Amino acid sequence: MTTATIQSVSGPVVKAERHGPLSVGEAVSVGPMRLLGEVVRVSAGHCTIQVYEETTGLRFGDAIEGSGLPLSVKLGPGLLGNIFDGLLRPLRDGGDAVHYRVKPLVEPGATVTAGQRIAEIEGLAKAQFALAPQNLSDAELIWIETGEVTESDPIARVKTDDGQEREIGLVQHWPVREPRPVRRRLAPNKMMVTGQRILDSLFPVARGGRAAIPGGFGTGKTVLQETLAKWCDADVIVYVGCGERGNEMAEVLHEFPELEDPRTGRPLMQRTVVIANTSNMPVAAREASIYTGVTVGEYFRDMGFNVTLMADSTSRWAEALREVSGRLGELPSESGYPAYLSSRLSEFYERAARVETLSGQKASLTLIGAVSPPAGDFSEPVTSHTKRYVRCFWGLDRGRAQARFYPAIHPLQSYSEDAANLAAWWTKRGNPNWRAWRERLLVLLEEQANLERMARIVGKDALPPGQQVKLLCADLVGNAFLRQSAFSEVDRYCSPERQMAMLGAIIQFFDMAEEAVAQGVSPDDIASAEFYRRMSRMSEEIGEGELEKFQDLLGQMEREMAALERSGADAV
Ligand SMILES: Nc1ncnc2c1ncn2[C@@H]1O[C@H](COP(=O)(O)OP(=O)(O)OP(=O)(O)O)[C@@H](O)[C@H]1O
Repeated sequence: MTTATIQSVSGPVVKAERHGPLSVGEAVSVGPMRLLGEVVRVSAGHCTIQVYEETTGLRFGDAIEGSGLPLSVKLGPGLLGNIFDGLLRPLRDGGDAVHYRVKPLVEPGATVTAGQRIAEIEGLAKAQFALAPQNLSDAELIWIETGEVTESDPIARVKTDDGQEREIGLVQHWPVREPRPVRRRLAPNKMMVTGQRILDSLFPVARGGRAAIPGGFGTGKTVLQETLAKWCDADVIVYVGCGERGNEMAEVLHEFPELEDPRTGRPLMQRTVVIANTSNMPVAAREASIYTGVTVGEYFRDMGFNVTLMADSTSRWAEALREVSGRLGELPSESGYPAYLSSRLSEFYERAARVETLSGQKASLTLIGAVSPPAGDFSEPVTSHTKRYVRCFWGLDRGRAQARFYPAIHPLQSYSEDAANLAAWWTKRGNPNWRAWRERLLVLLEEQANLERMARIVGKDALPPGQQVKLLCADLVGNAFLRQSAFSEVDRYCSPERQMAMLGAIIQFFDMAEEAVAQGVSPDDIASAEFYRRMSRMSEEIGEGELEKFQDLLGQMEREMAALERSGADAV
């Protein structure tokens, strides 16, 4: 039934005369091509719609039909391993209908409730679960499939309280802008291990946490996100590419399917869903894509998985928001972005959480958004508003990137509010000193900035030995610990145990070096000792599975330091 007729079209924005009821947020089909749109404004006799597909060819007077439902996406077992557009329509031909093998987890006669895992879907690269619909209250299971089904077949039938029978399928439709319900939120006190030392040891993110990676052009956002996708200990990765340029997105689409999951040796795509939007795809679909991504993330979280979503980049998403807002004739706010930029960012980041699912599992959705501020200026609106909603801020620094110091995360421009909750996690993992060691490193790095400034003015040799040794310690932290190449066979992943051993060695070095300098040893002599050279290279020379070599290194340090102290004393 025609609910409205087109009066004007401007890019993705369609204004129409309304003949029937339409509500804001309702999905509509527009014109003879039945393009997908969403109502964004309703007034007496009129409505405004943003269209998610190319609007070329729409004409004055074309019909618009309301659906009565909010903009939703189809969630099902075919998501993992595939590539979709911003509205979750497959970008690759799915081929013939896939058959899934279903193994029931409940028996006829049992009571089934909303969100419950009722069957395991077997035969996929990664086992998944069929969930009871979210709007089902206690119902009796009458029948459940035990063989093979396609996405369109029912897998179970239930009898609800009012005696009605209802079929449950493999597929669910869910409105993208609405968070999926959970039983309760849990404290974010488990760390998401990334294998990147500067993150796990200095600026850790909790499972269910929110992090931003702001960085100017070429500072390493994409490499860092790819490294995280490969190495973080998530069960499922959702990658939302709001591509800057078509060819960059094409690279991602080409590269991602070829990446290997280093733990299993299988293609990384088997645990990944890619949602892609290039700048030449309709701008409104880009705006919707991050909500689509979060909805997919929540769907896998509800199955009981730990999910990590990466959005690259939220700046391009904000530009889409700005473009659509401009066409809607809204009053622009900072830098032309609409006044609701901030609330939209919060709607996105607020959906990160560690939860107990309706089915009773502990699961999480962690959100990591890259931001590409123009000219690397972190005070621009997208970065500054993002900062209000994330708990971890991993600021990439152009100077570090130019010096090829990777990852180019600047320790003085970054922070983690999750760190306070994660000391207990590190203690359980065998490092009760983590909090104290971390603080010591951060204080040292802060001091380093001041001392370097002073050294530039008066010359390094004019600094007192106590300050020179601090600079030596800070250099060691930079070269041996913070620097970590994503392309090094030995060092691209650093387990928490190896991080702990390295940090322990560094802290021991601090203590011994300070003591030695107090005894009259010159910092230059420490810097030229053989053990110091070995320490500076320990990240490359001591790999995973060789942790006993740290003992050997510490032994050498003790011997050489003692010798330096003795020769210092002899000289006196
Ligand atoms: N962790 C890393 N280890 C080693 N090299 C790195 C690392 N991060 C970045 N690089 C180097 O820096 C280059 C640029 O990185 P990348 O493409 O990720 O930057 P970007 O910020 O995504 O750029 P753009 O703004 O164009 O999207 C890479 O090709 C790589 O050579």
